[in-house]
Amino acid sequence: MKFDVTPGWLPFYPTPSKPTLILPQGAVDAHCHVFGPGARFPYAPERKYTPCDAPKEKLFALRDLLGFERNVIVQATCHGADNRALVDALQAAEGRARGIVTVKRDVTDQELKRLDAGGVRGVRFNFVKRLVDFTPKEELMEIAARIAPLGWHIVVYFEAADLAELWDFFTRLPTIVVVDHMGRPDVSKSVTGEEFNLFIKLMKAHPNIWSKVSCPERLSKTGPKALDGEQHAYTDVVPFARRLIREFPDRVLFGTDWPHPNLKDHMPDDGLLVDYIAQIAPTEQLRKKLLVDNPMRLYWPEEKYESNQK
Ligand SMILES: O=C(O)/C=C(\CC(=O)C(=O)O)C(=O)O
Repeated sequence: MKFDVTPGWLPFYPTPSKPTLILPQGAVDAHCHVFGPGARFPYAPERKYTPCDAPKEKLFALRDLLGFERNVIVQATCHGADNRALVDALQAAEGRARGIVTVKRDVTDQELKRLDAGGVRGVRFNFVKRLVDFTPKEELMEIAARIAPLGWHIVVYFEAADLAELWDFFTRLPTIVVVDHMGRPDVSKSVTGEEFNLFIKLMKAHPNIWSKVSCPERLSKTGPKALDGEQHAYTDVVPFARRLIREFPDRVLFGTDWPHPNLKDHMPDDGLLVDYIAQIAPTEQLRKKLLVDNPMRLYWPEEKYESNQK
């Protein structure tokens, strides 16, 4: 079967640059995707967009170029609850990748065990209205109760404007909860304004809630270069990520979000995205927590990773 890429979306950056920033040894890219290839792993009939094929070989080549050692591959809505492309990538990664899947309430215990054995460590609940149809919260709560005994966690994706409505649901979840892309703040608002303060309040009140400080390219209004023409990327997003890293250094993760589906205005050079990390985590110690200690604790706890910089 042949799928046409959704018109208007840009393909991923073909020739990413080698970052200037040298990542700490053992760095984890904690948010990325594999898509297809569609001929082998068809996209979901209910999808809201058709991405470019972004196969595992390309992801692993990018990992090596950028200086990461491991990946966390996150199921995106275009593959629905069919996790085959993701599981195939985990297998090929030979222990250097973990996965976050999407499951429905009718998933069997046997399937959950199989996914766990394959390297899956969590489920994703997506509340972004342009990406998914509504799933009743009771169903999601049932899934949460089923995956908690496996030691898995829950990744949530939502828009900042919806946080107040989702608050009760999030705070009742029985596992660690990892928020995608800082809860998608509107970065034209103040970093100490009402909207972002609500997200900070959520994290302060609930030590089981973590945040990815990912996706400046999605959140930025100024784009990859600062308005003053300096070579700093996504400067309008920096204060938001810095605040989270400063206030919760042990509960933050970074991911490239490769291959950046659904972007129309510009496609980031992944090398520049890695250089962006130096702006949001300006010391080696913060970068080690963000890129190594925190993801290792969450995704490879059996390695009993201990920071020697604590
Ligand atoms: O890649 C991301 O994290 C963000 C996406 C796509 C996505 O998450 C999905 O389809 O599930 C987006 O904002 O369009």
